[in-house]
Amino acid sequence: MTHLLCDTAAPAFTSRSLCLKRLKGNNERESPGPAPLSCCLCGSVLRDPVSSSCGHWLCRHCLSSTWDQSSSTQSCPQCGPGLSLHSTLQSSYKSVLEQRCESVSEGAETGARTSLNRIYTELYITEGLSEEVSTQHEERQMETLSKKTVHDAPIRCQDIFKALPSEHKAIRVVLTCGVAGVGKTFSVVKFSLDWAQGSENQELELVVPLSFRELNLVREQRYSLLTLIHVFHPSLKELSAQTLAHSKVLFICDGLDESRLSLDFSRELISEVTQESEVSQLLVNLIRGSLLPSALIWITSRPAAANQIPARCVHRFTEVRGFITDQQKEQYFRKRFTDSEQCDRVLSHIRTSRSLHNMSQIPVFCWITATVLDHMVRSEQSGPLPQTLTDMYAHFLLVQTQRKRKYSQESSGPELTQADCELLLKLGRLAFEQLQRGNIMFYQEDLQQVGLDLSEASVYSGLCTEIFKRESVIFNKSVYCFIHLSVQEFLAAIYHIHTFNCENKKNKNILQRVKDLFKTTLEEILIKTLQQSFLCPNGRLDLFVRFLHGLTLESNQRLLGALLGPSQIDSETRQRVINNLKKMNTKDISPDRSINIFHCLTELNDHSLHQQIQDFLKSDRSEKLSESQCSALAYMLQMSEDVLEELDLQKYNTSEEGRLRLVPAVRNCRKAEFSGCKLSKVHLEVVASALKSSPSHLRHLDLNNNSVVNSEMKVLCDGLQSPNCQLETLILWRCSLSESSCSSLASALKSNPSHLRQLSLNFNPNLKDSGVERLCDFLQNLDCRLYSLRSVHSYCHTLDMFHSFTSVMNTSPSR
Ligand SMILES: Nc1ncnc2c1ncn2[C@@H]1O[C@H](COP(=O)(O)OP(=O)(O)OP(=O)(O)O)[C@@H](O)[C@H]1O
Repeated sequence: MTHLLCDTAAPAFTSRSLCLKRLKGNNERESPGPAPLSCCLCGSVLRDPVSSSCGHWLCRHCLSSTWDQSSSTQSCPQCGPGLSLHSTLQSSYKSVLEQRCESVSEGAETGARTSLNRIYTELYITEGLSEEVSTQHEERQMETLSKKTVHDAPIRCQDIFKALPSEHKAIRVVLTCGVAGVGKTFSVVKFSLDWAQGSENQELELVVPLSFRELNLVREQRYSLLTLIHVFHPSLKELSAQTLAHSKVLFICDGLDESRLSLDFSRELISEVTQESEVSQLLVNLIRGSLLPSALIWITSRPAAANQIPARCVHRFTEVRGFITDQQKEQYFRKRFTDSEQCDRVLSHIRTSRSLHNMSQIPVFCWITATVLDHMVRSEQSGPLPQTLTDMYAHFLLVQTQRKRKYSQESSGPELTQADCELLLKLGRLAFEQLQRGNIMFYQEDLQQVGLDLSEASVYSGLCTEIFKRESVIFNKSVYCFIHLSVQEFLAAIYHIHTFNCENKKNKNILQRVKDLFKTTLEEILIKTLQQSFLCPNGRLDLFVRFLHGLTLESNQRLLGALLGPSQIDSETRQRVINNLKKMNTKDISPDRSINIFHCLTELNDHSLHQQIQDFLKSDRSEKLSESQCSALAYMLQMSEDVLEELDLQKYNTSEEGRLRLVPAVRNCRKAEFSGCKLSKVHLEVVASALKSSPSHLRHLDLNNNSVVNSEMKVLCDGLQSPNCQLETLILWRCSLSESSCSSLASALKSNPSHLRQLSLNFNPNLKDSGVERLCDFLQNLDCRLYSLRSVHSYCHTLDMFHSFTSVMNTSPSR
């Protein structure tokens, strides 16, 4: 406990907490924003303005005239001497917070709560954001992240505001990203619990968790920051404005991705904790530091929503990567299984299945796996343990159904009853329809639309549960979601297959819709849906499509037969589906999407491609590869622990299309030779993502003889200007570069000047003087390390340009 927590009134400002700041000058932290026009003391136009940590603006003269020069500590003249957080208030608040955080529901299960400290497993949190988390579907991110060699030093969640030894900056706002179910909420709860129990971060006087899910419900209301805290934390109702203004407070805003608030950073300035405004404005002002400039702010978000916070307001970006190391995964399962032999069996099973091992980086998936495998090993079920994702999720559904029966004390065997099926299909319809619209959060109205009554949903606790449960009267509107996007995708796939299988029996309207959308055989539905998924740029339907394929497997049809309806697929058709997948045309489709074909085959238990590629990699690699083999190879190279020295597409004996399917392997190689491969914008997007990823391995990129005109160049530049980019050699011979693409190139290089050593621009006759001029700008940059710039002099049209170029080349110290 710090000295500020004594019972006696302490001065409002100590020299530590005094935040006396001129409007200009102090660049250590965010400015509290422009000052209001008048001084809060004399009421006249502000002269030589200064602000206090409580947010008041005064003329410097007014401030100094009110201060007692003999005192070493000073208070804000407007607030008067404040009170530090009273120890009784703090300790009662801590015990309320401790109670709230010490036990957690896993997944989103209601009822069964577990001690957080018992199950909490250290997560891998790193500084910075990798490219994957910002652009790809979460399921693919898991795979990419899972193979990353662990270079970046992890940060404990408790140290999220502590600068690293090499950093000399104050960290006021932290933005932590991570895919769904990776442990963001668990991290903030653990942080709060450790603080409340007095074991970590005791220099903070107050930790105030505010989830966006809750804030959504009051987004129409006007509050002051102080009343907002009172509303969400009634045990702090004694907290006064002065105390709040003078305490060291941390606000934790969890789940920005769920926010329905519009965070507008260009609007009004609020500087006082008692000033009323919209909730979104209170947050904006807290984040930009106008309101309570000394408060710390921790925001968590899924990647896609993180850009709502301007980067200039964030002092540290971090990423929760889940359980990256085998040790973390093992630790998680050891905590879950008390019987060490059972645990060994489970761990060795996960290691042997590629899909399960990749997915087990995500804690929520570990929970699903542990739930299923625990149930299976305990009940000594005969038969193999689930191998594929579809298999695992099918068992998960059955386990949860049995649990539901236990809660509702229904008695019946392990099979699905008609009532179970009806409920699950309603959930499936909700999942399917909302997935098509890209929604992951649902309200009562959405549930009613599919005929789901609320008691059903809450009884079905493991699958779809009332996730918003607070006793306060203002929180009477509930929000629902599936415990993980993958569960929504799985139920959506079940519903889709069911609709097809049962088309002759019921629901003619849906049948009609399905018929309109797709042709009538399941085989064709699978092709159509796969093609539809190719068009989603972030792979939103990838996992859904994988599950669709997996559900056609006989073993899964058997498990979920009651739900899926009479199977319309026999082994002959299944073989045709496999063949269709192998010869699927993916022209103009991102090669990342094509890789999903390979995953669909895995879900169908067809490992032939995998085997063929294993053999190919062991051979002299001269064998001709089909296009689907190329996708499989790209995937395997990308996931390999070893970074490939060289990826030369021309060295592979395959078609033009096959070569393009290999492009994703660029994410895991040092030297990429893409000469004359007809790369299009979608392929350059993959190359750019390789340059942006963390860590980025690519050092040499040869794009000779590909058309890199304006829009393609923009995509490439996006990668070149990433702080993660480490490219040393860039070859752009015969790339049809225009003056404007050269400008984009020069400004991208200028914004990130220190990595490139060699740039070859031969045979781009359209560059002309203005292109050269832009390059000169880059060359003059002090951090530019380029020592070889091929052929640029030949593009100078005027003698003047030639002279300026040669003089820049001669004077630059690096050449
Ligand atoms: N550190 C951890 N130790 C043990 N289990 C964990 C940990 N982190 C997460 N889990 C498991 O994963 C589940 C999901 O975690 P959490 O809710 O924190 O994810 P999230 O990143 O906030 O997801 P979302 O973006 O969907 O809100 C938890 O309910 C728990 O079962």
